[in-house]
Amino acid sequence: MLKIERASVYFKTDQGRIVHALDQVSLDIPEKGFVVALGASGCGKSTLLNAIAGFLPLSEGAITLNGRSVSAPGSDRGVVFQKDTLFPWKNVTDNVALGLKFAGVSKAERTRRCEALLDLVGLSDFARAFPYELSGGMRQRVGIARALAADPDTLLMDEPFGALDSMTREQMQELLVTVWKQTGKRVFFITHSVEEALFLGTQVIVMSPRPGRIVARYNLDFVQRFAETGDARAIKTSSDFNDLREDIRTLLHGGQDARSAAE
Ligand SMILES: Nc1ncnc2c1ncn2[C@@H]1O[C@H](COP(=O)(O)OP(=O)(O)OP(=O)(O)O)[C@@H](O)[C@H]1O
Repeated sequence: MLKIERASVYFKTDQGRIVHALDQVSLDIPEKGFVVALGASGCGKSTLLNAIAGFLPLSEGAITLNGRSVSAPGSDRGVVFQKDTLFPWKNVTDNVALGLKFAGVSKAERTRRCEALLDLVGLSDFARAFPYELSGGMRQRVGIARALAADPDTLLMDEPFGALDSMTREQMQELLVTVWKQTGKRVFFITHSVEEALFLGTQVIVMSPRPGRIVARYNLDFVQRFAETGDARAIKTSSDFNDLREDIRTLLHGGQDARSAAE
């Protein structure tokens, strides 16, 4: 279990002002769970993800992964950002394998794992290509493969498809469901798209404007339905999907009244 217990974060700005970014957030993400966070810009989503990644300390509260306290980055958590962070001078295989090389994994094992991961993300034919030769979607596929290279327990994804065109974005969502199903990873995913959240999440959390707290939680089975049927269009045009999308849009745009009603 990934357990976040009453997590709060206060930042001190360069001018000495205190910014209360995250307020008493509690969340359990079970094994194979796929939790998606939605909320207005600045509500603390990335702060929460960065705390889970071990990039920044909590001011209050605790995060544990399978009983161990999270206080620094570790190979049990793989991270994918909106902007790809690939090394332009390294080819796809070397980008995916870099962390493994630092970890002392043998060349033969690195090659074996890279081949399997590139197959998983549909990039087997691009193993020797350089990042400049790839589209935005392909670069994010490399990012996903790289995040999976050390076989982490949990994938942390901060708006990974936010910069992609809508058709590529839908393809990437479907690819991610396949990756998630095949690897059984736990996922924490941030997006601004209500549709993306509903399609991917086994649980969607909605956060309030700063200080960020969770104001609504929805347990969903759209992603399971997609995994079983492969028919994304049928799911995204279904009445229960559309009704929920409108409810959440109202919650996000409806101000304090709607948020209170959801609690
Ligand atoms: N290092 C920092 N120092 C001071 N304030 C910070 C720092 N990092 C984040 N903040 C502030 O904390 C709040 C939450 O930021 P965060 O990036 O977590 O929001 P977000 O929900 O991910 O936003 P977006 O959707 O725009 O990416 C914001 O008001 C931001 O300005």
